[in-house]
Amino acid sequence: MPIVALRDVSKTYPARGRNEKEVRAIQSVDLDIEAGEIYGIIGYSGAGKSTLVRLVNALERATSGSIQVNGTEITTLPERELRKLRLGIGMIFQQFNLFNSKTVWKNIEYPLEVAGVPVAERNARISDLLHFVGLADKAGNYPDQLSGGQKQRVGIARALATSPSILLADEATSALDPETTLEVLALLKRVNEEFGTTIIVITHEMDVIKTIAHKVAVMEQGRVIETGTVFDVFSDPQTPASKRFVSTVVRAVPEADELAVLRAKHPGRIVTLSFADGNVSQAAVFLEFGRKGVGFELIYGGINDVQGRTFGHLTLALTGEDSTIDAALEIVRNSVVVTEVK
Ligand SMILES: Nc1ncnc2c1ncn2[C@@H]1O[C@H](COP(=O)(O)OP(=O)(O)OP(=O)(O)O)[C@@H](O)[C@H]1O
Repeated sequence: MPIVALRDVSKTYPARGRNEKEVRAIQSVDLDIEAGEIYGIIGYSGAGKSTLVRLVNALERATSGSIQVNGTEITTLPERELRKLRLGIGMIFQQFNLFNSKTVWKNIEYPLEVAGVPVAERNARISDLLHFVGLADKAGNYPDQLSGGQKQRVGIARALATSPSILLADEATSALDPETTLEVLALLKRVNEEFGTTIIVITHEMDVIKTIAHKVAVMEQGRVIETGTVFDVFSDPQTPASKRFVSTVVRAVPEADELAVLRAKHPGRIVTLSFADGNVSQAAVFLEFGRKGVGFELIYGGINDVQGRTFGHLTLALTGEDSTIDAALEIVRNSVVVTEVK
């Protein structure tokens, strides 16, 4: 059973003023997130990502549809029960949302205090968490004395204090530089692996999805337009929006304008070879061209590694007799997908 299941969920915000329209922030969304997954939700600004996570921890009420968290239907729960539910869901934010007037220790202690955890147990837990996030020496510091990456580590420790089964990360690395982003993502991966925490990662950056997510949902204008494993969506995106996101991290097939430039520069026939899942050796393909005496030049593309599995698209300019090229392509077609660009 999924740990989070949305069925036909919609959320409409009422019009803010007389001349404004209501906002249909989420429209008929179905989504299943399994326990133990790192699930990425990607979309441009305004796609509805934040609203979606706020529905999952019931900070917003759905306008219609069903939302089950840990097997409980939360759309009909009274506020008192929702408070209990939220203890089982941790959250981290882009701007960290730490208490600046409290030390690192006190920040992490806060949710434990609210949950009524006895002092001795609290102290042990905070100490463990500080070690886990690598900030044991910063317990007495204030947030202002920390770097962005360290602040987010405190945010993660605080979110984990009550041992939630779900961690929501809303643009948690968007304020960090690339190196610090990788460190924080590595920490989230450890949280997932060591505690089995289900992590829902909201982002507009495909790199974040590529680095840690197992599965991804692509959102556009309040709808989930594509879901799948990260490998499947990266290697074969189905919708224009997914293709645009994927193209930010994967050099794939040249667009029409790029093709015109390539054509002007390179004589010969232009073909794109698509490799999937590392089951084909590029060397074998090139050897075949060599054997047949077909000239080839690599003019676009690359091979990508997504979480240890490879795929890619290589665009080549081929020169030689048409019949020789056709014969070589016939053999190559047995192992890779060949698309001739007309
Ligand atoms: N409290 C609110 N009242 C009215 N409209 C809202 C409210 N919160 C969000 N919206 C609107 O709902 C839509 C979805 O917003 P949401 O913040 O969920 O998108 P997002 O994908 O998270 O974008 P961003 O990354 O910019 O936050 C937007 O059009 C936004 O203006």
